[in-house]
Amino acid sequence: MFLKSIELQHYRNYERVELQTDSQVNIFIGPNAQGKTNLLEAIFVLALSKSHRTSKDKELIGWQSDTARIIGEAERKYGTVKLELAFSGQGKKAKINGLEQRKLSDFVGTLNVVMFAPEDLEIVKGTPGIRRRFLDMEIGQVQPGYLHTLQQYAKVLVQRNNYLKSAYPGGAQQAMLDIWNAQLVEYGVKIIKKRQNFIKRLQKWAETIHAGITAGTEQLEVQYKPSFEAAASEDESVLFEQFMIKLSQVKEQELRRGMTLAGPHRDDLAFYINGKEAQTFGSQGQQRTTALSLKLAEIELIREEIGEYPVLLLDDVLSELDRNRQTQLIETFQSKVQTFITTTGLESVDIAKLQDASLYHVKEGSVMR
Ligand SMILES: Nc1ncnc2c1ncn2[C@@H]1O[C@H](COP(=O)(O)OP(=O)(O)OP(=O)(O)O)[C@@H](O)[C@H]1O
Repeated sequence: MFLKSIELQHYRNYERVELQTDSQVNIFIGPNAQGKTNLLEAIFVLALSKSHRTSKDKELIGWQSDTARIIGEAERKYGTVKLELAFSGQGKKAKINGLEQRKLSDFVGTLNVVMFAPEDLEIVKGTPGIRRRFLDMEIGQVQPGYLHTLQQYAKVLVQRNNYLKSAYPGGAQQAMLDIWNAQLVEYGVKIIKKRQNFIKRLQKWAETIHAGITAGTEQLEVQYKPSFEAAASEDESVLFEQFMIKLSQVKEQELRRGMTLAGPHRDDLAFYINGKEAQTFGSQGQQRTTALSLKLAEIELIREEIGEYPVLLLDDVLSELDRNRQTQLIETFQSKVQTFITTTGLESVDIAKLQDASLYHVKEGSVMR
């Protein structure tokens, strides 16, 4: 997949800009706060219809305007597609080849991207909630049905928590608890199963990619840490039983605290480099490389799913990697994945290793190739 051009109208600090992005590697260079990230963000928004930085679409509209527009041409295996996304006070409108899409979900996924930004370091360093969000977003991108199951689980969880709170201190009726448990376990098992499968596939690619970036010096292992001992069995009834047993074990505690203490909403992930946990023992560079390997593994998972490589967006990350890691990264992907990179300077980038690259200077909302 290839993004051939992008046009922005009243998008953040861009009044109007039109770029031909026909190179395999496209580098946006400029000082801080000029609009480099805004450009990558616009490409991300064109793919997913929402920003990675904000949930408020209004922030994407230029301060002097009340409508913003992103237009792009994507080359897919089956032909060229024109994508258009407009934001206004009334919401957003999406068009594919000039035809307005009634459902945004029909638009999302026409262009596929993987973004790696400095804040992704939190996947390794941050709280379990951040890792669950990473997991859910990644699985959701390749299996749309997953997000629906998550929503159903979240709904049951709220209702079950309300019941646990109201039952205290009078004690809960077992019959009522049984009803909530059955629903929680039904959706919970589906989520755990999907997460187990996804992590298995993610592990395979992340390990290979991480070994590549570190020239074989580091072995990365991704481990699923469910909130109870969940068997990696093909048979869902085993998981079902284990979840039920766990709920009966924590019942008194749940009633005391008025909340559900077991289930996928308390899952976590752990990363090991050469057998040592990366969150605790990894250096900043190792943690960053781990997060990067996970994101790059997603590239391969998307390709497995849709038969084409997505576009890669690297926001301000090259300077954070040492030369060797940078070179390995570029050599691994530049021939097969179209990449957009932002940087404040080229000193840290090994230009000699780049093939078919274009440089764009970004200054105060204007771009010069
Ligand atoms: N809705 C908006 N309308 C106009 N300008 C905006 C809007 N939102 C953000 N900006 C401006 O965009 C600029 C930030 O751009 P961006 O985040 O792309 O910077 P950058 O070039 O990536 O910088 P850095 O190297 O620091 O990451 C800021 O000057 C900010 O004031």
